[in-house]
Amino acid sequence: MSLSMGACPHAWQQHHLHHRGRMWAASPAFRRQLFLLRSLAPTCADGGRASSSSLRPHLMYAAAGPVYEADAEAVVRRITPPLDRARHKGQAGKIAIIGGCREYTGAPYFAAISALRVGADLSHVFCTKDAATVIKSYSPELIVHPILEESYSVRDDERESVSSSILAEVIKWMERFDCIVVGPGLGRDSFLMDCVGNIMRHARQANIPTVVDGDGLFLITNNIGLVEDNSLAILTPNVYEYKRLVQKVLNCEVNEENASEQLTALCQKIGGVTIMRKGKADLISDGKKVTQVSTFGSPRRCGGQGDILSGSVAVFSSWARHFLLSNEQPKETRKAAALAFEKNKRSTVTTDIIEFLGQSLEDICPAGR
Ligand SMILES: NC(=O)C1=CN([C@@H]2O[C@H](COP(=O)(O)OP(=O)(O)OC[C@H]3O[C@@H](n4cnc5c(N)ncnc54)[C@H](OP(=O)(O)O)[C@@H]3O)[C@@H](O)[C@H]2O)[C@@H](O)CC1
Ligand SMILES: Nc1ncnc2c1ncn2[C@@H]1O[C@H](COP(=O)(O)OP(=O)(O)OP(=O)(O)O)[C@@H](O)[C@H]1O
Ligand SMILES: [Mg+2]
Repeated sequence: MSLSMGACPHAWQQHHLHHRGRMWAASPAFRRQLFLLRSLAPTCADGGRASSSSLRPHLMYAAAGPVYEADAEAVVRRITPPLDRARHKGQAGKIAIIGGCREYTGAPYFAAISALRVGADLSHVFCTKDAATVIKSYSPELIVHPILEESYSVRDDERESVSSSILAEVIKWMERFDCIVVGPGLGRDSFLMDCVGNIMRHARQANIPTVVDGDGLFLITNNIGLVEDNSLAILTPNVYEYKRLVQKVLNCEVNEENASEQLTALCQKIGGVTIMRKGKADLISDGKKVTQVSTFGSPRRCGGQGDILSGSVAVFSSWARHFLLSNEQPKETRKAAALAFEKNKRSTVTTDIIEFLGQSLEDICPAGR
């Protein structure tokens, strides 16, 4: 997602790694927020005008240039909208998750509730009818639309009309969303994939930023045109999803020796998109530069943490976009997985991490400010 900015955040230039900063840098919430650097850092790094004191080179790669670690906390603090009495519901973000099927109800829930816990005002889920009641029962906070269908529930002669009515239903809502997340718990049913492909095409026409995760990545890997040249698309692949993307798009295997160059090449080949490659170190690129987060958060790798990330990325990207458009003076967020692990150790699960999102946010940007 290419966002440009008139001036670099002043706080970046003032940054020094003090104790609080080090604690924050060790958290996975920090990793999530590093995505923002992709949004804000390119302009800062432009011509090296203001980036030198805020971004420190971590690794050097010949073809792709330096990979930077940066002060995500300052960026997040800057873009966070104020808790201002003059603001009304919806102004801090309206997010939609397209996902949730018979097998997976946890993933869309994690993504949607994380968006709310990070600070969005409204969080919707568009899922299959089977998944809807289950997701609603997890939380009354979510707005759940039971509109998607899988092949088993649609007769062959109904497919076209069902597909059209699904799209029509989503279109009614689409323009209201600041960002959509396609894929958490979506499943891979062929009819469902076709319908979601149509939804993605519509989102693109409507200029709605789109985070693609989980089975959404399976969909686009087999239909790369869905995100090709879309600068409002953010892909968040895990190790397997990245492997499949590289194989399909670059026609080769993942090369850890040249990870930065390969990521850059992948972004360039797809065109315009931002990719956040999750892993031991997260690598984020827009095809021009690469940012890295190598600090360690929680050692637990329980399923669902990527869903927290995709929901959070949706909120931060909409805040970043709004900030850049309105040039407001915002603030913001912090660690959750590290806190959850501190408390729950090996029994830490995704719900424990979500529980700590609020405290993490309060640490970086107190509500009373
Ligand atoms: N609580 C919930 O509802 C949750 C639901 N979720 C949802 O599940 C859906 C699928 O997402 P996903 O991440 O599990 O799928 P995918 O990346 O395919 O890996 C699955 C496994 O397959 C294997 N494997 C796959 N590819 C491989 C390869 N190339 N080479 C080798 N192995 C490979 C590998 O298994 P292993 O080999 O480690 O045994 C890997 O662990 C998606 O919608 C997501 O959102 C999650 O968010 C979690 C919480
Ligand atoms: N080896 C690792 N060390 C530290 N953090 C990691 C590691 N691998 C992934 N992470 C972090 O954990 C979070 C989830 O990444 P992961 O690769 O588990 O996603 P995922 O497989 O899509 O998760 P999900 O189960 O939700 O689908 C990300 O914030 C990522 O930065
Ligand atoms: Mg995932």
